[in-house]
Formats: sequence, C-alpha cells, structure tokens
Amino acid sequence: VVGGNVAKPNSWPWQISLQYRSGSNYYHTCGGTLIEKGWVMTAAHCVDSGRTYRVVLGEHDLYSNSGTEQIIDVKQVIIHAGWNRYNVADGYDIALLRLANDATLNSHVELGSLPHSGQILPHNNLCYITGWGLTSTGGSLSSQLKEAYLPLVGHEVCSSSSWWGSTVKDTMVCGGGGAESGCNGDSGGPLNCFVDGRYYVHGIASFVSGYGCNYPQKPTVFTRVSAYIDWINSNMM
Ligand SMILES: C[C@H](NC(=O)[C@H](CCCC[NH3+])NC(=O)C(F)(F)F)C(=O)Nc1ccc(C(F)(F)F)cc1
Repeated sequence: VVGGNVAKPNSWPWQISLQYRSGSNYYHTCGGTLIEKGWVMTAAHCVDSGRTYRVVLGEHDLYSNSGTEQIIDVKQVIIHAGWNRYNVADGYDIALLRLANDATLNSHVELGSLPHSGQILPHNNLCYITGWGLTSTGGSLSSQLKEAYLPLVGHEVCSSSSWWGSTVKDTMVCGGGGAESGCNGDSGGPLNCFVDGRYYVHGIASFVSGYGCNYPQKPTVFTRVSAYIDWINSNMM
C-alpha cells in the first residue's frame, strides 16, 4: 500500500496473509479474504505457480507474534477456468483456497461480507485497500498491515482513454488514481467498501500500472467480486 497509514490491529479481521513455502521458511506473497471458516478468496495470479501455501489469520505484524494469529495450511487451490496468466487484462483473476481446517472466529478473525451478485457501486464510493504490500514502487513490504483510502472510480472514467482504456473490463473495479494505491504484495487482498453502514469486500487486488503503483490516472484495478458471486457459491462446496 502506497500512502495511507498503519491500520489499527485486527480492524480488518477478514484480511489474511497468503504465504508460500521456500525451504523451511514461509514468505508473505499476497493478501486474501476469509469468506467462510474453511475458505479464503484471493487472486488467481497469487496461486498459479503451484507452490505450497499457508494462510495467516488474525495477523498484524508479519514479523512478530501477538498471540492472535492462526496459521492454517491450504489443502486445495481452485483457480477460475477463465484465468489466463499471460493476460491479466482478460480478468478472471480470482481463486478460492480451501483450508486444511476451519478458522476459529473471534474478535481478531471474522468473515468478510460479500456484495449481492451484480451490485455496482457509484463513482467515489468510500473504499479502503488493505495489505502488507510495497509501501512505494520498487520499495519493500510493510511489516504491519496498512490501509489507504481509495475512492471507487466508476467504469465510465476508469475505462476512458486517458485512464486504463480497454484494459479495464466490466468484471473489474477501480480504486484511487492519485497518490495512494495498492502495490506488489497487496495482490489478492480486499477492497473494503462502505455501504449502508458497514464494510463489504467489493474487490480483489489484481493489478497496477507497470510504470508505478501510484501512477496518475492508473488506479489500482480489482477483480469485481459482485461479478463472481455465482462462481464463488458453486465452487465452495
Ligand atoms: C508490475 C505490475 N504488477 C502488478 O500489478 C501485480 C501483479 C499483477 C499480475 C500480472 N501478472 N499486482 C499488484 O501489484 C497489485 F497489488 F496491485 F495487485 C503488473 O504486472 N502490472 C500490469 C500487468 C499487466 C497489465 C495489463 F493488463 F495491461 F496487461 C497491466 C498492469
């Protein structure tokens, strides 16, 4: 996350850290959202390399143990059949992770709320991106979970020629476009949008500009969760 601030610990209790094994260690690679006690939603591009993964729930500081963490192995990866790893612009950047055992829900670990199928939010809707991703283009991961205010950018604006043009499809949602953005390592994490008094997960962080994470008029692009509600429900069985 470029800009924004360190979040109050566990104030986004559905946010998870997706970690891959390398030798005898695990490393943060992406974010994700706990959507059922045994299921995490993330981006396809986070899990298409066939590594061994685990998720950490109730996490705040990646490098210190607060006692609220729950570490659970991933036993199955389900990637959308439409995902093309050579063209993130096609969309379908969504995957489900079945956990080896159920998370324990408490004040530090809760389920994220998904939107209604097909729901489209208005331009400038209040949204926040959260994650441990790079804090500047080419920089380093944040040790503590960060949040940044990314007002929703409507499709009309986001797909206009001086913004993302035809790279952005209707199955995506855009946020920001100014000094604050997602960045590498935030991928797969939630775009948390405030609707009728509470937060819903409307996006899965997918891509930013190759020119820089917070490049002007290139808002962070998310998979639009409301376009995949049926896919999610039919694959979580
Ligand atoms: C460097 C930059 N990295 C990213 O955008 C990475 C991973 C994207 C996966 C694509 N294999 N995503 C992020 O950093 C995220 F946190 F914002 F989601 C990138 O790849 N950007 C990018 C790639 C393709 C396209 C386009 F859609 F045009 F093909 C646009 C931007």
